Amino acid sequence: MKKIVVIHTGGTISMHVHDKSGAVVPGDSNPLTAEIGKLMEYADIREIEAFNYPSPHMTPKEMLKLKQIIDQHSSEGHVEGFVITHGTDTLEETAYFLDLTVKSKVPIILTGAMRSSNEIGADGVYNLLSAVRVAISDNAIGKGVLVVMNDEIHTAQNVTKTSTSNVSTFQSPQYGPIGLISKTAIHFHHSPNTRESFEVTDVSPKVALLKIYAGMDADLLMHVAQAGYHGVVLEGLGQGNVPPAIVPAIQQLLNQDIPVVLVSRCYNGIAQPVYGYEGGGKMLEDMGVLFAHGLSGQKARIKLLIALSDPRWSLCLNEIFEY
Ligand SMILES: NC(=O)C[C@H](N)C(=O)O
Repeated sequence: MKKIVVIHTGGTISMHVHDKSGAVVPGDSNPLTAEIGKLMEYADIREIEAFNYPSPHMTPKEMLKLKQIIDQHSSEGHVEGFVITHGTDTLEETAYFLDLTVKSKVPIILTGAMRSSNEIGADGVYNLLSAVRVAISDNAIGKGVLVVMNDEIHTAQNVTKTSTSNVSTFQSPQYGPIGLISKTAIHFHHSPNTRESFEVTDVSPKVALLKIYAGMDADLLMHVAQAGYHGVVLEGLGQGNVPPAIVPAIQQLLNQDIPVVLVSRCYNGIAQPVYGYEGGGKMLEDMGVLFAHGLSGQKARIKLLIALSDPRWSLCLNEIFEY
């Protein structure tokens, strides 16, 4: 039987309590722990309660702590896979952080729930079971960090939360899941073709993420330039364009050696330097703006934060974002 470590971090999957107003809140005990016995027929499971946070409370510090827990267990003993239970709101950021920083090839699977355990149709234990089944699958080895929810397997790089409440919230726009879970088997139909790896010990760089909109002026970005940020990610328009009014503020950031990374606010397609008009992608590229091909804003932010944490990476941002 394979040895799997299940690391709990909190989120709706670990919630079962409504307060007096009916709002869902974290409780003192984790309802998943009472159910873990049901999973023992699939794997030899060891549980770790790392945190009990709703995922909007997660920060890169907790993400780094999770990486360290995984590294420690990988080096100490015979662990053949990890399952991380996590709130869904920021699950994709933690998944991508771990994908970029954990070297081990063993399956690392994140899962969550959209309904707390006291609700009819609660999806937590089912998703946890699915995640354990994927973690023990030999075919999951070497595929990077995966997200398992609602009978689908997604890569950390492409997955995103698409619905506020639907149990099929996790999707990989444009790419789709890389595998499916049926009653009897785990079916992979694609493999990620590349994997990047960064060593990280410091998550202190301040990286801002701003969405660009029609009629935006330079004020916000000028404030960012003065507020001690080390990097900025912009979710640009369409192919990767911005209103002309913010171009001087972008120039100001670049003059201060604050890297500016551009993604598109479209959730399909890849930002590219196509247009040569004022604020167009070509002009931005010529100014020194980097294009994060195909990443969402929140993923590009995680990558820039990691890249800025060490001169080995921060001195070659061009290559890192051309990847
Ligand atoms: N479904 C969930 O887990 C949402 C919750 N707000 C969280 O991310 O912690």
